[in-house]
Amino acid sequence: MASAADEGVTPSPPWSTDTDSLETLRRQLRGFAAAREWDQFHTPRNLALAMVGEVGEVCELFQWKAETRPGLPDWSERERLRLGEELSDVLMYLVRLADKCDIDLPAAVKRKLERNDEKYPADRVRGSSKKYSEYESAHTAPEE
Ligand SMILES: Nc1ccn([C@H]2C[C@H](O)[C@@H](COP(=O)(O)OP(=O)(O)OP(=O)(O)O)O2)c(=O)n1
Repeated sequence: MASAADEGVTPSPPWSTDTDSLETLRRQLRGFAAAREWDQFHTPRNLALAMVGEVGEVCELFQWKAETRPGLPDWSERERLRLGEELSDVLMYLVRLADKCDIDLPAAVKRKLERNDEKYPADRVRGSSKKYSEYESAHTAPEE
C-alpha cells in the first residue's frame, strides 16, 4: 500500500493551506457576482442556504445507490461529471460565504488543522474513528 509520503500528502505539521488558489477563487467569485449585480443577493444568510442546497444535491447523487468504493469505479462518466459540478457549487458558495463574512478562509483552515492535530495526535488515534472526547483520559478541546 502506498504510504502518505508516496502520495504527496502531509502527514504531520507544520500545516499550511494553498492560500493562492483560495484567494484566486475568492477574487474570481467576487468579480463574477459584481458583473451580474448579484452582490445584493449574496447575503450571508442566502449564501449559507444556497450552500446547504448544493450539499443536498451532492447527497442526492449518492441517494439509494449501493455503497461504492473510493474512486467511484461503478459510476458512469456522466454521474462523475455531475458530482464534480455539485462539489464545485458547494465550494464556490463556501468561499463566497467566507468572503461576505470577512473570514480569512486560508488562515481559518490552517488554524483548524492545527487544532485537529492537537485533538487527534496520529500516534494516539491511528486506525480509530472515535471522537476525541471518547478516549480514556478524555482530551478536552484546547482553549480558544
Ligand atoms: N444567485 C446566484 C445564482 C447562482 N450562482 C452560482 C453559484 C453556483 O455555482 C451556481 C448555482 O446555480 P444554480 O442555482 O442554477 O444551481 P445548479 O447549477 O446546481 O443547477 P440545478 O439546480 O439545475 O442543478 O451558480 C451564484 O453565485 N449566485
